[in-house]
Amino acid sequence: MDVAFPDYDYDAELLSLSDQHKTDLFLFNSSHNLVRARGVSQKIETPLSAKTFQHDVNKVFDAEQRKGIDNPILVGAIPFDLDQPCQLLAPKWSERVKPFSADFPAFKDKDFSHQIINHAFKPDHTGFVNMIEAALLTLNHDDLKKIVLSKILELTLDRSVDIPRLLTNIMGQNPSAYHFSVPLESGILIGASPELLIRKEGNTLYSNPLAGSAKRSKDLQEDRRASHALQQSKKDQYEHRIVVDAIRSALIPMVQSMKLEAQPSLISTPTMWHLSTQIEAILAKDSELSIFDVIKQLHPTPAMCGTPTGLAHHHISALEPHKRGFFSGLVGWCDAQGNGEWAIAIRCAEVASNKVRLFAGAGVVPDSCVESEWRETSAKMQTMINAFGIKGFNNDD
Ligand SMILES: C=C(O[C@@H]1C=C(C(=O)O)C=C[C@H]1O)C(=O)O
Repeated sequence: MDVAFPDYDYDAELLSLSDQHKTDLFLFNSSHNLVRARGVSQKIETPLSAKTFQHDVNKVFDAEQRKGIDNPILVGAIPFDLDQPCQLLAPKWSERVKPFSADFPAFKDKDFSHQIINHAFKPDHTGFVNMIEAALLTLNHDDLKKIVLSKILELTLDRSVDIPRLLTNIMGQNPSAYHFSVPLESGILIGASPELLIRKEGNTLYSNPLAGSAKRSKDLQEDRRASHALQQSKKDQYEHRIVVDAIRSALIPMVQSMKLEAQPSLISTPTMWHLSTQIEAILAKDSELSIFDVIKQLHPTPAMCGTPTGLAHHHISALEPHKRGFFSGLVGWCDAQGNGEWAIAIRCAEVASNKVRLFAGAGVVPDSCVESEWRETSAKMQTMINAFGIKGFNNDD
């Protein structure tokens, strides 16, 4: 699909994004695929860890094919905790087309703004400090090498959020992200993730883990200094290496070949610098593995959970006062032919009318500093604060 963008700031209508107000519209846009879907033909709520999961998926695909759909798709979200129910569905209507790749700045909606009526961090600053200090103690006395801990920012806004306008802003402000808007039972999960867990095209797998972060600065020199310091930081390189090693070890038994950069590169979002590694692998010949089999081996990576996974998961449940739900889980789609794309649900919000929840986590290793983790998680929330057009909110407080 080729979309020509006239020179005006906001026209969701043009892109049918305005349909987003029909709260059942699903959208996932990457530089490879734009998938939109609407309506529920069949649902899958089985947890990914359940033995029957793949059987349930096959049953849904078979039923869709019997209705005459050649290559049906599933869209939705997979939670952080694989033992929790998924929210996946075979839609009544869907399309998969070339992504929106034109001049994203044309999407920017400068008049879109919100005021905060109430805000609360969960945990608050004191609770966060205690949580990270407890994690640091555990890191020194346990086999735990890395743990990712998060906070939630709950906002009450001055009015109900117009989802299509929010989505156009998300796309305009974060042109190279994975954009998503996923209707869930608790609200709409919407955001601009920089991180790809897995894209599967036939037998080829792509992954792009990130770990190691620095806040960007409006001052050019300071911004360069921050990126340089990130690249030189032993602590961040260590955090990153843990993630890449875990993904490589998980992929090795499944693939016949793998390409991965020897050193992480730097990538930037409008608000953050990250260390990034591109990974490409070919599944073993005659592999019968589905994309969900691969996800089960990878998710949650040490970028979202920590390492070793089980131990980190256990400590997250004990230390975090909130349930993550779909935050730091996955959003995406897959088809019956085995293709699909799943991004990690970060830099996102859950929106229900004027109630908004933002999420951000950070990797903690023995060299971590408590206040830096607070600032890093606040900086990560800035992606969505900007998308809502919220001005003058110092979320470091
Ligand atoms: C958990 C988040 O980000 C993850 C953690 C990172 C880190 O600890 O450096 C970097 C990118 C993401 O993998 C988030 O944005 O909420």
